[in-house]
Amino acid sequence: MKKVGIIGSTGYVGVELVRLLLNHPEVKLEAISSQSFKNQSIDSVYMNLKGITSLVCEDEDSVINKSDVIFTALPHGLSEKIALKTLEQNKLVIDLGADFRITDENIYEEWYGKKFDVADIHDFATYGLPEINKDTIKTSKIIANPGCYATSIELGLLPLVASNLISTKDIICDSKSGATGAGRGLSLSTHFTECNESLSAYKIDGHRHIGEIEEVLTSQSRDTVEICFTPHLLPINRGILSTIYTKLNNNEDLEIIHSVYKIYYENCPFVKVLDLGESANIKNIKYSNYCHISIHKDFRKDRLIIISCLDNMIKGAAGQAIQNMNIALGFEETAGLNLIPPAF
Ligand SMILES: NC(=O)C1=CN([C@@H]2O[C@H](COP(=O)(O)OP(=O)(O)OC[C@H]3O[C@@H](n4cnc5c(N)ncnc54)[C@H](OP(=O)(O)O)[C@@H]3O)[C@@H](O)[C@H]2O)C=CC1
Ligand SMILES: CC(=O)N[C@@H](CCC(=O)OP(=O)(O)O)C(=O)O
Repeated sequence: MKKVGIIGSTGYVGVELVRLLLNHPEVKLEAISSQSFKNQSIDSVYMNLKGITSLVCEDEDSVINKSDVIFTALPHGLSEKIALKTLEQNKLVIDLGADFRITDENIYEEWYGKKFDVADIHDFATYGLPEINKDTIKTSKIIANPGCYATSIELGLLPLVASNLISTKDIICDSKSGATGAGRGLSLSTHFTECNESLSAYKIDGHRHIGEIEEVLTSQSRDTVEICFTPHLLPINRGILSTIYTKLNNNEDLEIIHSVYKIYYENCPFVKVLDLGESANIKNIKYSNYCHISIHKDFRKDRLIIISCLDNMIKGAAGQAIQNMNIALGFEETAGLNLIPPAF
């Protein structure tokens, strides 16, 4: 049985990885790390784990040494140094942060304000969106797990850009995320009284996921893709709903577009294209690794409207990371991820 470890296990993504990996049939969760809670057991930090695991938080090097596969769930900018060590030991690292997602250093600098810290290891990294990169995920030693908003928007648009059906510079992405998207750290914007009973837009003049989304979609398209993206904070714990407005080049019928989506995703176990007339919503994907996509048309115009929904903690983070691990290690793609969303 492969041994896996988590660096940054006490954050929201880290503890979701703990929960899912403890249930995985093919791997053993061997070691976890934390700086703030070093030498403390994870069930004293997260009481939902009482009686289930009492793994103790160690330092990062112990996790690397004890594990075959290392998940990093850290704030931005801390994973390159870890990947340097895992590469030296010929081990697989799956990074949940954004350190390796963008491959073009100029685009990275535009959105993160700096060059890569350890540039020469970026050639070993693969963007871990299984729906487009399954073959390279199988052979890579560094897997860059996509961003949560990025996953919902990319899955919503991929069939269209790959088939040259839309105007690639006229795309509006309006996304709403639950508060776990902001992580466990305290902040005024996710303070209960600030976000409860409200809905607010943020980073309206440019969110860092734009660079990631445009680079990935452009790589799958004949033309350069440019998006306008506005994220919003929803007063719920988990889930992302992206409403995407696009313009069809030739005003094709909705049935044709729908069949393009069905064919594109026919071998993708976690992407569900809803029937025409149905509308994707957060309730139906929560606690699962599914992404639901529904396709609509403004009946008076040639606007195509796509709704893409996923759980930011699962398909947007921990679940997708495990899906990537499954592919890289040759397990069933769905192993440990057969999570049926509750009906309510
Ligand atoms: N939340 C989400 O929906 C998603 C998040 N992500 C990405 O996943 C990563 C983790 O996010 P999330 O779990 O939300 O964040 P949290 O703030 O909840 O957790 C951050 C984790 O990093 C650790 N940490 C913080 N500072 C340091 C440091 N200087 N050195 C070592 N460890 C540190 C913390 O551990 P401790 O204090 O115990 O040391 C904690 O375990 C981020 O890169 C984020 O962008 C990706 C997709 C979705
Ligand atoms: C609500 C909220 O704050 N969401 C986060 C989502 C991004 C995130 O958490 O990280 P990834 O880039 O790794 O997906 C944000 O907008 O920064």
